[in-house]
Formats: sequence, C-alpha cells, structure tokens
Amino acid sequence: MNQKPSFDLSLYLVTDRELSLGRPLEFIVEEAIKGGVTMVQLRETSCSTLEFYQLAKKLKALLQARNVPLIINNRADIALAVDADGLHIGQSDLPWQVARRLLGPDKIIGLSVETLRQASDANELDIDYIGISPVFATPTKTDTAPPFGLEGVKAVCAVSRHPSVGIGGISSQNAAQIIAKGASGIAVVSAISAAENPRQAAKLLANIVKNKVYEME
Ligand SMILES: Cc1ncc(COP(=O)(O)OP(=O)(O)O)c(N)n1
Ligand SMILES: Cc1nc(C(=O)O)sc1CCOP(=O)(O)O
Ligand SMILES: [Mg+2]
Repeated sequence: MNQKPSFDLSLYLVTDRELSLGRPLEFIVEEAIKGGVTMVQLRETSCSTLEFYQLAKKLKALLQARNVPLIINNRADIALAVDADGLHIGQSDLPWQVARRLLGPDKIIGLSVETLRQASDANELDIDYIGISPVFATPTKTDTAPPFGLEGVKAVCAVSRHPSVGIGGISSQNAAQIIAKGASGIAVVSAISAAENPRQAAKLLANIVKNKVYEME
C-alpha cells in the first residue's frame, strides 16, 4: 500500500526557467539539491501542456532518485500523469476537495493562503501545508495579494495547524526572520534559480533555515 511521503518544507525550490540565466532546468534542480533543497515544485508559466508534462516526467525521475518530493503547480492532470508526490493549488485553482479526490489520500496537497482568514479556514481542510502568499512583494510574481510582512507570517503561523512555507521576495537577507516567526520553511524562485551559483545559494539558505541564524556571505 502507498503512503503519503514524508516531506520537509525547509528549503523549497519553485522552478522558473525564464529566471535561470539560460541554464537547463535539470542543472538548476540538481545543483539546488546538492546545496540542500528539500522539496521542488515544477512551476513553468509559459509552456505547452506537452512541454510541461515532459519536464514533469524528467524531474520525477531526477527527484525520485534523490528522495526529494516533486510537487506540481496547478495541474492535477500532470501530477497524476507523472505520479508526482503532490500538487500546489492557489485560491483560484482547482478546489482542494477535487484535488484530494483526484490525487487520493497519499499525495501532498499545498494551498496558498492570502489572508489570515484563509489560513484559519484552512485548518478545516484536508491539505498538508500552506503557502504564505506572499511574504514580501516580488517581481517574480506580481499578481499577488498584499504582502503579509513578518508580523503577518507570525499571525498566520499562530492560527494555523498546518506546517507553512513563506513565499515571495525571500533571500538570505530575510530567510531567518521568516523561520523565527514560525514558518517551517521558505519557498524561493530567484534566490536559487537566478543565482550565479545555485548550489552555493541553496547551501547558504539551507544553513540559515536549519540553524535559524544569519550567515556572512
Ligand atoms: C509554495 C507555493 N506557495 C504559493 C504559490 C502560489 O500559488 P498560486 O497563488 O496558485 O499562484 P501560481 O503559482 O499558480 O501562479 C506557489 N505556487 N507555491
Ligand atoms: C510563485 C510565487 N508565488 C507567490 C505568492 O505570493 O503566492 S510569490 C511567487 C514567486 C516567488 O519568487 P521569488 O522567490 O523570486 O520572489
Ligand atoms: Mg496556482
């Protein structure tokens, strides 16, 4: 019988090939894992369904061999097609009940929360983690709700029974503060994908999250 995979939200890479300075997605992901990334979400906003599926299949093989969960953004069909470990949905995506029915009890479902009320309402839902969306404003995604800021992160973590991951504008400069407010981890796009050395960038962030300390670069 299958079981829900254990997962560690500490350092969650969300992919974006457009920010990867021309380097292949597999390179970024492999280097990020070598640096300490604990979870990967395939989020590619400008590709066809076929390309998204092919990328998902490639990442599934790569991540399975390294024991790192693969989460698919938005697309339950692709998550099912490649037997991904889970799905991330937002407030305007497929309803969580439908995602759970399609994926079954053994897959990880993450839900973005954009307000304190949504975080509290999510306590009633059969989901596995929440994304605090966004912590800070970010040029990587501009159609977000107003940022929570650090006090917002603290409030969300205080009301939520789910583990949480902060997302939006997170870097080595502010990662420790997000963890200090109670989040289980951080989710980043540009801090790893756009870094000159993604492995080093991931290593620095992983160290900050795990040790809850700032580190001199
Ligand atoms: C970990 C994590 N948190 C939040 C989001 C954003 O989800 P959503 O609001 O559905 O926006 P899109 O990513 O679909 O544009 C996320 N993807 N991952
Ligand atoms: C994918 C995504 N979701 C967000 C949300 O607020 O829900 S912010 C975001 C992009 C995060 O990119 P960066 O780490 O480069 O700021
Ligand atoms: Mg979404």
